[in-house]
Amino acid sequence: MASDSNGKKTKSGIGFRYAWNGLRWTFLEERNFRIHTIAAIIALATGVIFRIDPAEWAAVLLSIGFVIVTEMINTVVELMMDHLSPEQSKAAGLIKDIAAGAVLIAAITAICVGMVVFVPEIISVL
Ligand SMILES: Nc1ncnc2c1ncn2[C@@H]1O[C@H](COP(=O)(O)OP(=O)(O)OP(=O)(O)O)[C@@H](O)[C@H]1O
Repeated sequence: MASDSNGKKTKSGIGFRYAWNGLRWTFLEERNFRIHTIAAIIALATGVIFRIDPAEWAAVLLSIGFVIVTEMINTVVELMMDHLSPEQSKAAGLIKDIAAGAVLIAAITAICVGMVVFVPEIISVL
């Protein structure tokens, strides 16, 4: 936490900088995060092109957030386990596998939402 001129701890405005730093690091270092970000941009662009309705936007935006957040939590789990348990261990491996499983569930959910929202739109223009 930063300090003000009196040496007191200050919080205002700082949290966003730390959060941005975390997002930036994850984007630059994690290939899967970049892939999910590109998929999110494609989904957003497709939503604009097909003028999906507000309920569909809500589903698409929640799916994007769900995938991005689980991917970031998975990254945190990997970093934490590498820091706390750098040696091979059954527990560390299982913890990472479970975190990876959470990302998989989120990604499958997002794919299902994408199919429900976009496939009828695509079929309608064929
Ligand atoms: N310390 C460990 N002990 C035992 N198994 C581990 C350990 N670290 C990683 N593993 C196994 O290797 C898998 C991949 O872990 P790793 O930390 O390399 O993730 P990653 O390949 O970088 O994942 P991502 O592609 O999502 O970034 C884990 O899911 C786990 O099965």
